[in-house]
Amino acid sequence: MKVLVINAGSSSLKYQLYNMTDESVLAKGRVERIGMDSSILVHEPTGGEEYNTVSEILDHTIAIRRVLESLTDEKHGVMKSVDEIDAVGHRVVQGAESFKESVLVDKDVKKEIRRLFDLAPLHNPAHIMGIEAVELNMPDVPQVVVFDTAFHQTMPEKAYLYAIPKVLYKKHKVRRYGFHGTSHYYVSLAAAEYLKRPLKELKVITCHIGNGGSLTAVKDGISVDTSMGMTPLEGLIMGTRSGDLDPAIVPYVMNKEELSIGEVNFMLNKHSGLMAISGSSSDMREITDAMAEGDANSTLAFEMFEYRLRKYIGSYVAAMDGVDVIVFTAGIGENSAIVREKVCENLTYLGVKLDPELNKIRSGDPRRISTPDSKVEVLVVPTNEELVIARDTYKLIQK
Ligand SMILES: Nc1ncnc2c1ncn2[C@@H]1O[C@H](COP(=O)(O)OP(=O)(O)O)[C@@H](O)[C@H]1O
Ligand SMILES: CC(=O)OP(=O)(O)O
Ligand SMILES: [Mg+2]
Repeated sequence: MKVLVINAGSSSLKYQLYNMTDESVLAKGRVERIGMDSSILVHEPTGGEEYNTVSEILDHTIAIRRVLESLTDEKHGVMKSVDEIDAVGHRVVQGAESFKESVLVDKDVKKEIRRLFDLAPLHNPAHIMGIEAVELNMPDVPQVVVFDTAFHQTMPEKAYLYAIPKVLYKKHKVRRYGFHGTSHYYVSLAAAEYLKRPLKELKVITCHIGNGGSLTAVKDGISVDTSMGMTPLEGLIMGTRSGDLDPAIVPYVMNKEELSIGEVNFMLNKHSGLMAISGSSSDMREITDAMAEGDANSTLAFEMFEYRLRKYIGSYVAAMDGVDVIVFTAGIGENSAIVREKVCENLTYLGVKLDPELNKIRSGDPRRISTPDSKVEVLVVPTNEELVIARDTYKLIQK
């Protein structure tokens, strides 16, 4: 039983092929720069050699075709024919209130994802392109969609409503949805398993910090609050996204700089965050390297990033009246010892004590980085959104 997992972005597409009998990854890869000249496909068969090709990939349909060709390639492939793929699972960022769990794709599901374009203009259109590209290349294969928002559907009204006229919620569904739910779900459960304690008895703060980042307060095993909002722009400072700001800044800047709605959205999503403050990079590796060399702008970007993150941790301690476990995950959370160190350095009032040696260890497994006498367990748990998508897909096609 083989399941192909796809995470389609506007100009990229990441994939993983699973053998569901033992949940092993047979191959993974990504296509970048779709629709631009010299698109790149990186294909990594498990245990084999990474293989890169540069060619013109005009759209997602051709991207999927290239992925299927790589998966069945005589030299680099991992199966004889695409007929061996039993189902395809897609990450979909915005499911709003329409989808509380994963579903099989049909005409109505696609229509609903389309209806939600306005609530995730950067993400949902790309997901539909991915779904339809699979339809064109493999018309008989069942597809499943797994939503970033589903895990957060348990939030209470007081956490998901904004204090604006209620008619905007009734008419336009303006509310907090939250994202990265698949990851927050996976790492909170994995943390409880690692600690050998029931998740239902724990207050957990999960910090998913990658290119995009969000924090979630997980109490009694469910999401009770999360830092991203109606779109993935709210909350933390991210690679190129501003996160929280005074909403009055938006009309003020639009007026002063004569910006359109599209332009101001683009500025806040693509030209803000670490990139804007450092003036040089959105990548935490480059920020910390430049900081080590004394670059003032990168140092400020790092300090602002860490400060916002720490304030959110504090607010979720307040939201849950305590915290038992803090989990770091995703690109920065799993790899940046200095981010974890600086955040925890200022959480001593909670009784957080980090073990500097454990914090430095690099590993692909869940691990504790706090000392035995720390009042809060601090863990690093590598996320695995693709595995959750593969499992949901497998479960739904069995029904
Ligand atoms: N060793 C590292 N040290 C610091 N940051 C890292 C390291 N490795 C990766 N990152 C950060 O992780 C980010 C990507 O995280 P990831 O979770 O893969 O993001 P996304 O899924 O949103 O593309 C990069 O932008 C980079 O800043
Ligand atoms: C929802 C979101 O922000 O996703 P990503 O971190 O993959 O950009
Ligand atoms: Mg991600």
